[in-house]
Amino acid sequence: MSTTTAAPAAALGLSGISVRFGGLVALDEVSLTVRPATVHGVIGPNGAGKTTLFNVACGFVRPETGEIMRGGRPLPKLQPHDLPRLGMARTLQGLGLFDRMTVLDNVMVGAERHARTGFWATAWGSPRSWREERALRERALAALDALGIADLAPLLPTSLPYPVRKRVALARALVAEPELLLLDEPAGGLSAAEIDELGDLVRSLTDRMAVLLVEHHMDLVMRTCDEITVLDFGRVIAHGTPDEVQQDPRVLDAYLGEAR
Ligand SMILES: Nc1ncnc2c1ncn2[C@@H]1O[C@H](COP(=O)(O)OP(=O)(O)OP(=O)(O)O)[C@@H](O)[C@H]1O
Repeated sequence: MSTTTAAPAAALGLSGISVRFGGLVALDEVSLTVRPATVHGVIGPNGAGKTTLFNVACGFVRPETGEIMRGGRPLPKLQPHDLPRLGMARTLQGLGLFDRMTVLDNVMVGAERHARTGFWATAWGSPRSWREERALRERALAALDALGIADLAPLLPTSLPYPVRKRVALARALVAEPELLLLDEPAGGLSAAEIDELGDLVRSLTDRMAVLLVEHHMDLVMRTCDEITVLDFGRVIAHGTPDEVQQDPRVLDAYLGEAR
């Protein structure tokens, strides 16, 4: 009898991804694997292709070639509205909060995946929809509480400073209890202390989800990630642990080249 067991399916697999914008090759045969229960960072100098890669993983950009795999299944027609069904959630640089909805309602939108009652049942006010609404509200409040902002639930996001709005966006992504969280430059606009807190938070998520962290804040990436993929001019130039990547001469060259 064989004693070998299959490796767990990747939380996300990108293989041979190429994206072109007109004549410009934004991604050239890029491959990476986000393993379950890990944080996988994507870094690179300006214009390296990080955001384009993030957009491919979210289904915003359809690659010209290559395959996106989740849980061992190929996703040839991935679109952003598929993410909740696939156990994926994302935060965006632009946050995407609804200005006229309270913080609590914004987060409840993220919990939709767990609601089984459809729109009409909710509109008719069936007892089941009330129960679900109450359960969603509790989940949303718990997500806000976990990020230390439950007291802001009744406020409008526009009344809050940017770093706090970022927390609301993160609560909205986490309330769906995704198996894979995609974070696009979450450190942007945060203070050093807030970035430290964010790093601790992202690390603490790995007991229940995998994280793809696209970020150019080097300290955050180095202290938070299990594995890092480095892009430059749309190509993978290095991949490994933070220590391996930091010592890789190709990575130093790419960043020094940017500074020159
Ligand atoms: N919609 C688009 N149309 C044309 N070119 C684009 C488009 N989006 C990105 N690009 C180009 O593709 C390349 C990769 O851009 P991308 O934004 O993915 O890089 P990045 O690593 O996220 O950069 P940054 O750190 O500056 O945000 C760049 O040369 C950029 O100008």
